[in-house]
Amino acid sequence: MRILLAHTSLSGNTRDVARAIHARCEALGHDVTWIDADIQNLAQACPDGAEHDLYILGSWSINAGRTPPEMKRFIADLVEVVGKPERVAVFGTGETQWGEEYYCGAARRIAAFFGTPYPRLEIEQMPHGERDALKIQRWTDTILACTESIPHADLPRLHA
Ligand SMILES: Cc1cc2nc3c(=O)[nH]c(=O)nc-3n(C[C@H](O)[C@H](O)[C@H](O)COP(=O)(O)O)c2cc1C
Repeated sequence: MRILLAHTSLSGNTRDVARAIHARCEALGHDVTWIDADIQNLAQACPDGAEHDLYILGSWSINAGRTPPEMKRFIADLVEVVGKPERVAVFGTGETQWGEEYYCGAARRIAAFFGTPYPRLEIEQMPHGERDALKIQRWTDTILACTESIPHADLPRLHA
């Protein structure tokens, strides 16, 4: 599959999770467009068109569980170009010390915005050890399996 993997990260936690997801997708033979939304916009990253089979979006959370402006801007660009895709999987990092109700609030908000049926992945701060590595790997495998099980009738016909 062609997968778009976009993230925002202030201090590197979300980028670490994104890297692990990226590595797993590539190890399973998928073609991943990697986007650091803090420094790249959609047009720069996808000059030949933004349609992908699966969109994976990852964000840290700011200010009472809100979405950082860089990810908001990226999502606005994405929706303008491809609409609200059905196949959006969301992950995030956060800290429970900001309040349980705000924990990973950006990931929750983004998932709600897209109305995604995929499970969310939430990691406290940075991925720690074998337990989080396994959690990220299992989540990645789950969203890939979900995507492959959705009928592909409306997938873009850009590739075989
Ligand atoms: C100003 C500020 C506000 C934050 N607010 C929240 C919050 O509301 N909810 C949350 O889960 N984490 C919050 N955090 C914690 C970060 O989301 C968390 O440390 C995250 O892992 C940072 O990811 P990054 O290293 O990719 O930037 C906040 C951090 C900062 C600096």
